[in-house]
Amino acid sequence: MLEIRDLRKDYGKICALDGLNLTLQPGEILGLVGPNGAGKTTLLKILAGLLRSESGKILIEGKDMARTPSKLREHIGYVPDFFGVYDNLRVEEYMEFYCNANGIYGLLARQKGQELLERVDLLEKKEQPVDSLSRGMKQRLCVARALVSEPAYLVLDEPASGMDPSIRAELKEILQGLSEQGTGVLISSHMLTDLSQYSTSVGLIRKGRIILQGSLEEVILRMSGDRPIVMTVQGPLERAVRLLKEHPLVETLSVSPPAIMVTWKGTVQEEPALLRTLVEAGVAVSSFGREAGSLEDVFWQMNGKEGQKK
Ligand SMILES: Nc1ncnc2c1ncn2[C@@H]1O[C@H](COP(=O)(O)OP(=O)(O)OP(=O)(O)O)[C@@H](O)[C@H]1O
Repeated sequence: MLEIRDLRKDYGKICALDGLNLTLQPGEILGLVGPNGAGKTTLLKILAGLLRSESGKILIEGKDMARTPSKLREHIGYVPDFFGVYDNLRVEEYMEFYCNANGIYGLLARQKGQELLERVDLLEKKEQPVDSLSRGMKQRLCVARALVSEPAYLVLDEPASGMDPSIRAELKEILQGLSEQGTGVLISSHMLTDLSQYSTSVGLIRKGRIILQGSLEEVILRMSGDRPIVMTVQGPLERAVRLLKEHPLVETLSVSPPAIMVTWKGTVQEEPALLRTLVEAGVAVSSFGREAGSLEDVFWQMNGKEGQKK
């Protein structure tokens, strides 16, 4: 397990990470979601051994590696948001270069490079100059490069931004394949619909702290606490509307037959009592529940008044 405890990073007077805590299990795909400036890139760069934190622990299988970036790099592969320019290298040379940088040379480097290219479906491009690859292919090459050290964990910074849907679907497949092989994946992305499709869990980051981490369903449920309750009622709505208006925990009410929507002052645990009140009064309720939320809703909810839904 990768466990981050109380991680802090300052850039001069700017506090980028403010005691951040996070865990990543083998095989988990954890989507990191937060507004601009929340600290995502800073966190990922620290995990990649490219930046040093002020304080805090990065435990990998129980051993703290926060102060040894070279150790972090052995265990954590990094796919940055920016792909450099490599004018003169062919794809297989590029992989060999990274193998060499990881202490793998000669025939072994060639074999390793080809094996990884195959894994990201790029073997047939091995003779091509890196710069002739499409953006999606470059990204896959970047993933292959990050896997040279066979890291137990992979962190990716905004890998899908600017990519077309077919390339994003390829990324999803690659990440799911890695997850099946036990690699823990931490991915920062603003592509929330994509993230919802392949993340096994979500971490919400705001002002340098993880404010909530859990399964997608848990996070949506927790953040959707004040989403309206929507119910549909068979037959005349008058009695239901009257009962709801009289209920002390119902805040507002709107009607769009056969649906009634209420905002609720009570807790989630108190909701069944509302349903019981209606049913016991003879109202034929055919559905009752919170309006379904999405990761995008969670994002706007998290940003509160700082963000305005368009
Ligand atoms: N090199 C730097 N020097 C000074 N401040 C920095 C530096 N890099 C980041 N910051 C600041 O640290 C905070 C966190 O930035 P970071 O880039 O980690 O956020 P982010 O969540 O990745 O944002 P985005 O979604 O826009 O990429 C921000 O306030 C940012 O302005």
